[in-house]
Amino acid sequence: MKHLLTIAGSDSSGGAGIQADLKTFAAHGVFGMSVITAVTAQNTCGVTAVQDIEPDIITAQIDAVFSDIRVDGVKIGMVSRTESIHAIAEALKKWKPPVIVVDPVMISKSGYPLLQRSACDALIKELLPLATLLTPNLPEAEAICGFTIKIEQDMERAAAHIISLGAKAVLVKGGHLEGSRADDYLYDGKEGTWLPGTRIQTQHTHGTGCTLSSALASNLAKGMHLTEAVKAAKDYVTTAIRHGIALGKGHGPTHHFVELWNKAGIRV
Ligand SMILES: Nc1ncnc2c1ncn2[C@@H]1O[C@H](COP(=O)(O)OP(=O)(O)O)[C@@H](O)[C@H]1O
Ligand SMILES: Cc1ncc(COP(=O)(O)O)c(N)n1
Repeated sequence: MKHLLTIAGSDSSGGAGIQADLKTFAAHGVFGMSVITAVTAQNTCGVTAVQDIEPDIITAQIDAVFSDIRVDGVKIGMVSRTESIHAIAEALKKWKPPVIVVDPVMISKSGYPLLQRSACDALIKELLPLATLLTPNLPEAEAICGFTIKIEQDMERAAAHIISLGAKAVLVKGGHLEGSRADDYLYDGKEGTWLPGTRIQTQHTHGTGCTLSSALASNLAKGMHLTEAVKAAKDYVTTAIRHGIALGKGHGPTHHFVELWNKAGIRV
């Protein structure tokens, strides 16, 4: 069995962050572990408070896991402060996991900033170059690249720019595109692949990015080729969105339960 680690923030409502990651890991038949970078008070309507975990406690959590257990892949989600980013980058340079998927979480769907403005540079300089795969949505890719991204050509240009900053591969996600498409663009510095997606009309998209990046880390840790891993993860998140749960009064979460396991190729 593969062992996957998420380094991310906790979402009290269970739809995004650490909780979405662990559910996605379970649905992929891998053993999930967690390093918590921040505790958010959050529900389907929004985020009301954030408490960052001290960097030395983040380092201690990472060291506790790696010093004892083989880690086949890491997914990094919300890390809001420069000091936390630095602690994670140093620890991962020391432990060198074979797969690192970085989801550069910046703003929640409900509009709350999950990355401090001043920490964006640290994310670009310290975490991006460690990424086997970086998974920005359109606003995140715009913040990283410094130009507006509206159409397919902009997404391709953004992917090339992100590779030039040091990520080994990038998946620019089209969830925020206007219109009926939710196409994503994968680029590894040599080959570009479009992953077509039809937009599902739903407000229950809380945790889509977390779900996708955890599915990707699981698939890559299992040894799937990059393109196959991305196709399977896109398939998984699409199904999870299609079965999104009308929980709470706002944006409900993606769905990770039994009927999805077959989709993910898991036999239980
Ligand atoms: N309404 C939707 N219908 C179908 N696919 C979607 C929808 N919203 C997002 N996606 C897909 O979900 C994945 C996560 O994308 P996105 O929502 O942009 O990430 P984030 O949560 O980081 O904002 C991508 O593969 C994207 O294309
Ligand atoms: C702890 C945490 N991590 C990530 C997200 C992003 O998820 P979304 O973009 O669906 O709000 C979130 N809302 N909370």
